[in-house]
Amino acid sequence: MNDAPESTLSSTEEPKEIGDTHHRPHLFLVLEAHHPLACPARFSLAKIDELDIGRGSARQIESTTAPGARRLAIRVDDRRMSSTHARLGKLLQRWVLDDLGSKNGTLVDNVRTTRAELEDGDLIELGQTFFLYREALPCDPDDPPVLDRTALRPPAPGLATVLPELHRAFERLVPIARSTVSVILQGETGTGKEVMARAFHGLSGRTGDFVAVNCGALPKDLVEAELFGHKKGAFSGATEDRLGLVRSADRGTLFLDEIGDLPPPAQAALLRTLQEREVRPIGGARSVAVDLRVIAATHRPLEQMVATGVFRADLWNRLAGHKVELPPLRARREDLGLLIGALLARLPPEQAARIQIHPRAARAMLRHDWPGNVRELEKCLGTAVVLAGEQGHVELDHLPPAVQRALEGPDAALREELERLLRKHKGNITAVANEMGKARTQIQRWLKRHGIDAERFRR
Ligand SMILES: Nc1ncnc2c1ncn2[C@@H]1O[C@H](COP(=O)(O)OP(=O)(O)OP(=O)(O)O)[C@@H](O)[C@H]1O
Repeated sequence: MNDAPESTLSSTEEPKEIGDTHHRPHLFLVLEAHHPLACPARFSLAKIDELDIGRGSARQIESTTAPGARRLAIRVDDRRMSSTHARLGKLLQRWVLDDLGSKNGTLVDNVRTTRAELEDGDLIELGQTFFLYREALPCDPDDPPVLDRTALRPPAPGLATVLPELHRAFERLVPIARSTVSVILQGETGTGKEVMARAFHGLSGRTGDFVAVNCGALPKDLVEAELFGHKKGAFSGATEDRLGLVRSADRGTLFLDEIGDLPPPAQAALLRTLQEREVRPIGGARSVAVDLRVIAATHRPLEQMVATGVFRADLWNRLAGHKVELPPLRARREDLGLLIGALLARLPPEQAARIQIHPRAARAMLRHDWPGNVRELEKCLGTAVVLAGEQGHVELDHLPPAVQRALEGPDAALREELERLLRKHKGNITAVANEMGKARTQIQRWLKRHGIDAERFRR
């Protein structure tokens, strides 16, 4: 196996203490649905006692420090938010959210609530503004306690994130991009592997072109001719000399997407090219020198393909100088508003500025799992913006049915399950907890959040 350095950019791993990495509670301002171009923000809850959220004339973050009352106040320009809308406070090591008598109410995970003990991953909705609570987010003591628009500096376009660990992983890619180390990008389809490869090329300072090749889409019997070029008359149909994709990327970057689809003869030829730093076109008498930087990508388990002999181990070792794994979108929900903003910013500025997302549509988008990742989000938004027309108001029914269904989500299922078990056990919470394999206090929290009164099942 290859012992190359590896970056795992996923943020979903179980919390654990590694070196000086710590895990801290955080609140993310993910999306202002009425103003989706507004930048997201991140707040560490580690060194504060209370956090107030309310309406202001513009985004404002204020911290005040008094013994026992280190307080953060967040103002958001959201007309559906009350001026003092909600407060987060600590109760016995847990963060509790209180609605402060707001006009439009507070929703936690799609359930209206006046008080909720927060759970990791809770989606909090105040007015048209969406927050996400993370109980133990991996972070570094040097991370700024508040990350707002001014502090969000991606090392390259497409490498922006509000997640501290992912941000550090993106920053670590800069020296790799500037070196000659080969890179392999792994991640589900649509996670942004090509976007990252382009970012690498942009950072590399290489003067040649960025050439992207989808190895799976090359015509089977022409793979080598397409990659390495050919001389006129080398085979029937070769009516002229062809440079080939490898030489087109000379002094630039060759991005080999779906590298796992490369047939064995082409794998052998590519290995030769990488070892010798030269290409021999099909039918050619001489090899030609190339200055090549290869970035390969795959969404298939390439290591497994190497183990089973489907992919050459020696080529894998050449390609996998530095491995990067891009997390799926469902594992970086905190970045959803940032990505929505980035995708909308591709529209003409006047059109982008008009876009507003109805809270129900935003809620569905924030709860959906996005199996097609950023590509699915991009398509979803693209269609929604067209359906929203001139006015630019994206409604729930402008979204694909799969996204709309996210509103039915696990909460409805949990509620049904709780009610079924309460009926079965005649309102006995301990029995429900035992059957679900959860603590009694957890069941009580769920009942409270869903407004279910166990008493009514006891009669
Ligand atoms: N960080 C990002 N910001 C804006 N758009 C992005 C970002 N990441 C991905 N996208 C968009 O999502 C789409 C899919 O990205 P990309 O093609 O890079 O994914 P991929 O992982 O290479 O997919 P596949 O494995 O299917 O080839 C592209 O249209 C791209 O513009």
